[in-house]
Order: sequence, then structure tokens, then C-alpha cells
Amino acid sequence: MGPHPAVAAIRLAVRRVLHDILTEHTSTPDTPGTADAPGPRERPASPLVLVACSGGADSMALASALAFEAPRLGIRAGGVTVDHGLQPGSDLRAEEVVLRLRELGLDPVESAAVRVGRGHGPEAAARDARYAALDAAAVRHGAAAVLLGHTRDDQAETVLLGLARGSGIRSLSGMAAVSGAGGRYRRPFLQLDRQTARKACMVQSLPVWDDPHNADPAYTRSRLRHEGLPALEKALGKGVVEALARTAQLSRDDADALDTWAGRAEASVRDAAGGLQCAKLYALPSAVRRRILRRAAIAAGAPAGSLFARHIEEVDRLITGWRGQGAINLPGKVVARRQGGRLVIRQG
Ligand SMILES: Nc1ncnc2c1ncn2[C@@H]1O[C@H](COP(=O)(O)OP(=O)(O)OP(=O)(O)O)[C@@H](O)[C@H]1O
Repeated sequence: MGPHPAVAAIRLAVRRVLHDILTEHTSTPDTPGTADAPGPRERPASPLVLVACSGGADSMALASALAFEAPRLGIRAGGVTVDHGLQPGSDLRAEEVVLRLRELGLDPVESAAVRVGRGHGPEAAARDARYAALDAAAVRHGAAAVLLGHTRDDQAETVLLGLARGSGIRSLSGMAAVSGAGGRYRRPFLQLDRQTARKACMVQSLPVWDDPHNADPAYTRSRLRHEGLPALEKALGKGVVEALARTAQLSRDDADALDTWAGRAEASVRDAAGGLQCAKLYALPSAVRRRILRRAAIAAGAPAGSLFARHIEEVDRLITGWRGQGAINLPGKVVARRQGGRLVIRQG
């Protein structure tokens, strides 16, 4: 008898991603030599893939599928759990996750303790700290990839959050299947629903930990998960999660195409002194023009995470609604100023 359908589904999803990783690993050349180590450094014959595991159902299912599939493909499999230190006893829980991952046969396995800073909201601060720890673990172990357990349901939530931000199709495009430095992060479960992951844990008797934050109505994503999406499903039918995930993929394709267009157009609107020519900008479709303005602001030093649609709209009005208005102040002490037929965006 074959495995339970839920287990078969999670394994298939992971197998596909491992195949991609293996193909990339065998087709990329050895790392070139450095001053300290001249000559090409030899690539290990068997790549290492790490799973980022919180101990929750999604990432435990992912860990179990990785542990099953990796050895069959000649891939080494390890795991990392991040202790955010936000709840009493979180260190003990992290140790428990480490044990569970070892029981699955993963090696190396480690727990990384992080300090979550303050700043732009508790969820974002925890995420930043987590990715920094995962990046460091990947580099330390020379991992070819890190797997994340985001599911189709997480993707649907991300699209809705992007929609509510009102900042355009890039924010509707959700999470990419491949992201991070050199395509380090992979999300094998992006097409799989959360129920399948839960079921796979249940039938494999894998103990899972339910993060109390996931049910805490103080968090936006939690409210969306427990109130928003169920209400949408009630109003629009069960297919809404799948439709939102499809929206993510379509939006990503569109956003990528517009970014490419903007990259090419930017070169043709820059003048010799680095300013932007207003007449040429005016003639472009607004989606392309706004992208050029955003790129120019970031290139001048505005932090991408603090640059919002309203900032770009204000700068855009220097082109499309010019009435002699003054300079526009942007985050990162960047200033956008119209000088005759030129737009100059720079720091100070
Ligand atoms: N503390 C952590 N340590 C390691 N990886 C983590 C941690 N928290 C989240 N991740 C990774 O990020 C993914 C998404 O996490 P998030 O908390 O947004 O979703 P989730 O649905 O609660 O996932 P899970 O059920 O696996 O906890 C997880 O599946 C896991 O791969």
C-alpha cells in the first residue's frame, strides 16, 4: 500500500524542488578561487538542503518530506529552528524541535537564538531576525538551499494583505517560490493547502506545536486567517484561496514584465548629468514612469521598505501635475526637485 494521499502530496512537492536544486548544483561551475584560496574550490558532491522549522504543522510536514526524499536523491538534509525568545520557555521548545528533526534523521540540526529588535512592528521585526539567522546558518553550513513551509493559504493571506496596502501589483504577487540571495529560499508548499500539511503530520504521528501567535487576534495575519478568510470563503465560496494564490502568480508575471520595461526605459530618460528628462517621463505609461521614479529614489538612498506609493505619487505630480510646487522630501533624506525640464532626485 502506498503512503496516505496527504503524505504523497507533500513528498511530491518536495521532490520537485529537490530535483531543481540538484540540477542547479550539478550545472553550476565550482566557486572560483580567491586570494586566500587560489584555484577553484571544489563543490561538495552532495548538496546540503536545510529546512527552516518552527515546529508547526507546515514546517514539520516539510521536514518529514525532506528527510524522506533527500537521501533518495543523494542530497544531505539538515534543519534550523529559530528561537525568537519572545515567549517564556521558547528555548526549551526550540530544543524539542531540534530533537524532533534529529529523530527524522536530519543532520546537521541547530537551534539559532535571535534578539528581536523593535521598529516597524513586532511581526516584521521577528521576520527580519529570523531571515538573518537562516541566512547565517545557510552560509555557515554551505547549504545549497533553505526550504520554507509557506502554503497556499499563507500565499492567499499575503495577497490580501498586499491588496489592503493599496500599493500595486508587486504587493499582490505574494511570496515567490524561489527568493533570497542566489535563490537560497525555496517554498515547496506554495501550491499545497494547509490542511494537507496538517493531515500529513497527523497520519505520520508527528507532534506539532501550535504557535499561540497564530491565534492571537492582536496580529493582523492572525485576524485575517481566523476571521477574514473564512468570511471571504463564506461569501465567495471555497475556491477563493486558490484564486488568490493564482492572482499572486499572475501579478508576479505582470510586475516582472513592468520592472523589465522600466529598467530599459530608465536609461533613455536619464540625461548626461544624471537627471531625468520630464518630457520623456511624461510620455511613458504611468505604471512604467512610477517604477522609474521609485528606482531613482532608491538609487539616491531612500530605503525601499520606507518608500510608499504615496511618496511616489507626490513625486509623479512633479511630472504630471506641474504647477511650480516645491521639493518633495522622501525617506532617507532624499529630495526630489524639478529644475526646469529636469527632475533631480538626490540626497540632502
Ligand atoms: N521559529 C522558526 N524557526 C525556523 N523557521 C521558521 C520559524 N518560524 C517560521 N519559520 C519558517 O517560515 C515558514 C512560515 O512561517 P509562518 O510562521 O509564517 O507560517 P506558519 O503557517 O505558522 O508555519 P508553521 O506551521 O511551519 O509554523 C515556516 O513554515 C517555516 O519554514
